[in-house]
Amino acid sequence: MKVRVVQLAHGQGLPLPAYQTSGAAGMDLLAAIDVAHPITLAPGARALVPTGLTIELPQGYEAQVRPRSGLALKNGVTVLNSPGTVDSDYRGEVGVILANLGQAPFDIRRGDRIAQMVIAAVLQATLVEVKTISNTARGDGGFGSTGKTIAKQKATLRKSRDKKKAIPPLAAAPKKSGSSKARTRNR
Ligand SMILES: O=c1ccn([C@H]2C[C@H](O)[C@@H](COP(=O)(O)OP(=O)(O)OP(=O)(O)O)O2)c(=O)[nH]1
Repeated sequence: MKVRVVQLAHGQGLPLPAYQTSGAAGMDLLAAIDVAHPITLAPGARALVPTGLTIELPQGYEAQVRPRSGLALKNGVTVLNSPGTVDSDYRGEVGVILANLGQAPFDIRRGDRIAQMVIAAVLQATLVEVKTISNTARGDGGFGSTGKTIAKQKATLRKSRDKKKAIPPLAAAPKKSGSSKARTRNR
């Protein structure tokens, strides 16, 4: 598909974002900042970095602004609101909210590849208000209900019981009968 793009004055001269390989999902976004004024992101700091681009997404699509794994791994630099959402009706400049979660200051210079943009299809749903929704095996179990944390707490509980010691409280676990099977399977 084609997406119309305007390179703004401060983006002129920078290459347009492009897929680096035939199978790439994202195209790198470049920092369209003044060559004479690099940005230094102190540890813990964040900044809205301009890309110099406005885009015209067709209705039914979004652009996601995502971190680059290399920057994240090497420097602790990420997209704070990841994935950033560019709506199809947005006509302003695409910006990247970069955050430095690393321990060293991070320099951003003009043309640096700071993030990547993934174009994706979206569905708009119509919410229909009802009184009840259907039951499932999971029920309201979530936020780690099937993971190690619960298993670990249960093991501690068993140990405490064996030793007849004080029993630590379990993390709040849903008690719905419909969801007990699912949790038993994951013990
Ligand atoms: O990483 C991002 C996130 C958002 N935007 C732009 C495009 C998007 O369409 C618009 C609004 O974004 P969002 O809906 O996330 O922001 P909001 O805080 O809800 O603001 P608004 O009230 O303007 O929707 O800002 C970006 O350029 N980059």
